[in-house]
Amino acid sequence: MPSPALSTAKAGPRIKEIHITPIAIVDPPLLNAAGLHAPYALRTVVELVTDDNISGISEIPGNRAIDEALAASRPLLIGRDVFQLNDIRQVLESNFGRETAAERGLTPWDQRKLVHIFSAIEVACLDIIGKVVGRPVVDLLGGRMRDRVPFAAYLFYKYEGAGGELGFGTDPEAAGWAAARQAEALDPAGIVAQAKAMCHEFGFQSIKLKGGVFEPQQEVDAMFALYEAFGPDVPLRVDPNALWTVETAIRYGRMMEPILEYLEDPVRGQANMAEVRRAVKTPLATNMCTTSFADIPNSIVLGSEDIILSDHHFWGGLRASMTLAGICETFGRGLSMHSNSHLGISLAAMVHLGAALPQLPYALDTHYPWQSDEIITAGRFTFEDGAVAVPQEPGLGVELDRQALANLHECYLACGLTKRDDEIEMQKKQPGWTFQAVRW
Ligand SMILES: O=C([O-])C(=O)C[C@H](O)[C@@H](O)C(=O)[O-]
Ligand SMILES: [Mg+2]
Repeated sequence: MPSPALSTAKAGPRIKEIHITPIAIVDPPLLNAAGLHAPYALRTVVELVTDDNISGISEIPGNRAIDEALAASRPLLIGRDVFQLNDIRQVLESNFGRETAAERGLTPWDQRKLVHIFSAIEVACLDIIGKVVGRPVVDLLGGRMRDRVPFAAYLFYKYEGAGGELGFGTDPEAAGWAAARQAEALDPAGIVAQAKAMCHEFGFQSIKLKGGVFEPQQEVDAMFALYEAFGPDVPLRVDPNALWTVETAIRYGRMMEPILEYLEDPVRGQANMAEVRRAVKTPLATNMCTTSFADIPNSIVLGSEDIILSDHHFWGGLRASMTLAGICETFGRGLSMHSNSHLGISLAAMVHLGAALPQLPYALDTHYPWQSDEIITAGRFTFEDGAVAVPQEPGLGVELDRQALANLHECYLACGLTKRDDEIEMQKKQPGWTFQAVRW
């Protein structure tokens, strides 16, 4: 039941049903510091239905333990007014308790439960609120600062193939980006070819390489090859996901000073990041060392990064990300956005947030070009000159494709995965390979 309370002029719609649907989406064999992407990436689609039958949706990274915790919080949420997001947050927080950095884990992605749960519920509630008041989510975040949100080309070293071993895999007839998406890319030439195909298809004007796969010189060579191919007007970033030592990061960071827009998570931990930041002129960005509000005071004291890469799935929702934007502005930090393999519900939420942020100096990360599935009725989002137009319709502006949801849920049941584990996947290619928190 709702906490007794606080009188409101008019009670909003109340949550009547919560549907939690795990899905598996085709994901290519992308390499990263933690190993290799499995043939399917897991996502969970959440739908809230109100007592007056308004539906609101959201999408979060898939993980059975998080889904179970979300299901267990149903009794706390049923009956609550979707407008009372502060109350909902407090109820969830007192149920789960605050989560620590240790619970986040050492992987590039966040393993905490509450941040995901709050994100799932908040975004779906905002979708409903938007429909009730007839305004897009961006207007609930303070209003649009731009009509189009720019994204960056997100390159990966990868093995050949498109993923999806259950039958949706590689298409030998593919051309253009569809072909490049399934091509092997294990050296600088492969990375440049991938970048050209992706930028040609989507019009991206900034480029990020996911590093932490090969020894640093090889990845630095790839960055110089990209610089050579695209010239000085295309901002470049590389992200070794904290696998480098401070010494390595200073050495290679200095080498790349003339060509990088920013260097993302070269080392692990705020103190190490601060040391590198003092020695290298290029701005440092992070989605690994400052990952929660509890990390902010130390970030400011130490000076661990220039740019925080928020992610509404990991920071507890869109409004929390707006709060983070205010903190960043106060303390002179830039703010941009991190991503993971995702579909259009997450992309819509990212676009609304990106449109509402007061400053947007950097093109945002997205994995979207790597995916081929979709669960929204309008089909896949289009990019023009690397940017996505902000949906104008009330709420998120996307509707659930129920048939696609059912198919992708079937795929989840058939693929047997219950959480992301890139190390196990890598061991299938390289027996004995183990994840190391710091490698070079
Ligand atoms: O910027 C990042 O750290 C990421 O995008 C993390 C992701 O998990 C990425 O490494 C991936 O998809 O393999
Ligand atoms: Mg990163």
